[in-house]
Amino acid sequence: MNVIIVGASGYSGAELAKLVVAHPKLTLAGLFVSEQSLDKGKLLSDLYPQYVGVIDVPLQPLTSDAMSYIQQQADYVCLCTEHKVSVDLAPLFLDMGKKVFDLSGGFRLANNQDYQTYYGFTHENEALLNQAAYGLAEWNSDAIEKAQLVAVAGCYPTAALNALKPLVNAGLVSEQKIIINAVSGVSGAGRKANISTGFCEVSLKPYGLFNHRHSPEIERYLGHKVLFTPHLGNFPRGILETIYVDLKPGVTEQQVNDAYQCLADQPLIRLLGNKIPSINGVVNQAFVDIGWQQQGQSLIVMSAIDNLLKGAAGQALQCINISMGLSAAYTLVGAHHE
Ligand SMILES: NC(=O)C1=CN([C@@H]2O[C@H](COP(=O)(O)OP(=O)(O)OC[C@H]3O[C@@H](n4cnc5c(N)ncnc54)[C@H](OP(=O)(O)O)[C@@H]3O)[C@@H](O)[C@H]2O)C=CC1
Ligand SMILES: CC(=O)N[C@@H](CCC(=O)OP(=O)(O)O)C(=O)O
Repeated sequence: MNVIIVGASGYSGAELAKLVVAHPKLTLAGLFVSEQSLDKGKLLSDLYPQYVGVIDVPLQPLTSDAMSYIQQQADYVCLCTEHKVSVDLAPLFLDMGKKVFDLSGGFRLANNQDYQTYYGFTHENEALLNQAAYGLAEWNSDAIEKAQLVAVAGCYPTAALNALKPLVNAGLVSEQKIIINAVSGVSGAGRKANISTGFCEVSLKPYGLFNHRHSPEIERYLGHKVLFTPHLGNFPRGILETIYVDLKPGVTEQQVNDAYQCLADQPLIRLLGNKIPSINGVVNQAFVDIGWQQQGQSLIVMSAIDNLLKGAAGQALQCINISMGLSAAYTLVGAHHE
């Protein structure tokens, strides 16, 4: 299958390019940036020296000629672009009959009202929201396989949903809101220059209180209310979430352990039991590490991912694998992606 990547100079796009190049059943058919990009014409390896000799592929401007090329050559189009850009571009590629994997949040929520509230823009392609499959690979593979448009799950939601869906689905959680405290490294904010996310400016601090766009995304796909607070940390990559769950009265440790067994056969999910996951355990890996400890009705669940792999490019590749009828973890399990 021929894959093209739009937004390829960004952190998630570059990571995805590397995964595609390493995949024996995929061909990297082109890397694209905006028409006015300062990086157009450069090689990906000019921007990321670790790719010299590996991905010496030019970043092409997304002109009308480029669109014709994509129409002729691509099977899969991956959008590693900002939300509104994805909302505008996805229908163009869908109309060409391409299968689209969108890494942005542009197609994850239910309706225009949610986009106005949480994303601050009017969704111009609301009809597509019903057609998009949510790309949470371990939980939605049937829909992902059939869909023309896959809305690859968000980074914080990926860590939260894999940690919480087993418990909520098993009916073990009380009506109380689940509290999610999450810390992300600065690559989560993307490559574009921004003073507040510049590495020397960042200090560990919370943001997006009560109104981060991942709150409705987590609630939608979990079916439970949450109080989600992200924090920006002064490290390059990785997400760690510490999650406080009020269990229903009488729920035992055995019941909690049993609930997690639904994920036991998933190659990219590592159930650590009462051990504590860490960022170091998942950086440059496509795993989700999940640990938990219980005291009475209180359960603390900890979930760690690499935001650029399981939280973005790795999960996009899982969705591509599913679309091709391959094992979702093909080329990802056990591989170190530095
Ligand atoms: N970083 C992360 O951890 C995660 C990111 N995501 C999502 O993935 C998407 C990309 O994120 P990230 O890689 O961090 O972003 P970056 O800011 O690092 O990269 C954005 C890319 O989009 C390109 N671009 C911008 N405007 C256009 C346009 N109009 N047409 C084509 N290309 C364009 C940029 O190049 P140029 O401006 O030079 O054209 C650049 O290549 C976002 O929606 C983000 O929310 C999802 C999960 C995790
Ligand atoms: C640290 C940081 O800024 N993180 C980003 C989330 C990462 C991301 O790009 O979000 P999606 O997964 O929804 O695409 C944020 O809070 O906006």
